[in-house]
Amino acid sequence: MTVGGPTCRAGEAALVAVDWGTTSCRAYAMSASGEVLAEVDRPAGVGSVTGSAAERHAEFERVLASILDSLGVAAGSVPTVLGGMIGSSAGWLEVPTREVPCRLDGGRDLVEHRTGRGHTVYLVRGLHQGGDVPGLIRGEEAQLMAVADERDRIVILPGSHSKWVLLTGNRVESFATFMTGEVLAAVSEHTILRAFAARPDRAGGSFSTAAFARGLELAESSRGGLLADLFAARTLPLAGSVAPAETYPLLCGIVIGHELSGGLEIHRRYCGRPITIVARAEILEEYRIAFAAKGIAVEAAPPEAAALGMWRIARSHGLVDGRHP
Ligand SMILES: O=C(O)C(=O)C[C@@H](O)[C@H](O)CO
Repeated sequence: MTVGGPTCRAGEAALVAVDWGTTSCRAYAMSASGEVLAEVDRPAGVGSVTGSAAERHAEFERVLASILDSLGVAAGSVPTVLGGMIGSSAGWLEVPTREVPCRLDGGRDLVEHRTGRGHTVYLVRGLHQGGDVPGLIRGEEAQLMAVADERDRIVILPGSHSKWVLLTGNRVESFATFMTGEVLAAVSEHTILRAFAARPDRAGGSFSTAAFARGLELAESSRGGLLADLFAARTLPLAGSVAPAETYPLLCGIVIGHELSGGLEIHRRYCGRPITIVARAEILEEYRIAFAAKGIAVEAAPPEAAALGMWRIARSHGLVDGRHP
């Protein structure tokens, strides 16, 4: 796939795929053969939209219209597929989920919805897992569509709610969720730890891998669990043994280290399977370092997995070959 600029040429797009999660909204204009022609990234996750149901629906309509405009696609001119938390009770329309174990074949994965402005959009159905404590996936199922092949493996999808998914070929056997991203954001912005652990500017290259590795070590040798280890992000900078600018990476190491310990424990029977990480470059690098510290090599998923997965789902519904109403 090739990635173009923010806008595509009129008539070029065959599909718009929107990965609309809790914290962000990434939209892709795609060709009939699955190339990304243009993309936009907005901090307009469903978590940032508040108000009554009617107000939120109006806001989702407005954001979608503005995204289509930025992509250079006329509303309603090509099928628009929306995946992620937009299809949850916190989003635009709660669509029913499919139960795991299930195959990732793209069939029966879309729910059609007529917007207030009279356009048809297609919401991707997530997955659920039964049991005493149920599991939910919304958005990651599309990324899984992009990575699944005949190999059995564990797929890790870091994010607000990191998913560890056990795949047998293209069948989802089970999964676990870790609230890594949300916990990291919450403790670094809303607790006493924020004094030192303000999120640094990644683009400025200020992420200390040494401090990250120290956080991983704390998690690895943990005696009191995550709640006890988090307090190190207060005392180590106070004691001067970690610079304030290193506190956020230290915290990342602690939280991701605990995610790895938990995930490897839950999937311990399958730990010989290849592990694939679906993440943007800088997050992928953190997980690579964290796994390397445990002597485990990981593979990277293709970039733009969400777009590719939604394109595959749309194709299996006949939406990219002219059957759009
Ligand atoms: O459907 C819900 O309510 C979820 O919370 C699912 C969520 O964990 C996504 O899979 C990733 O954010």
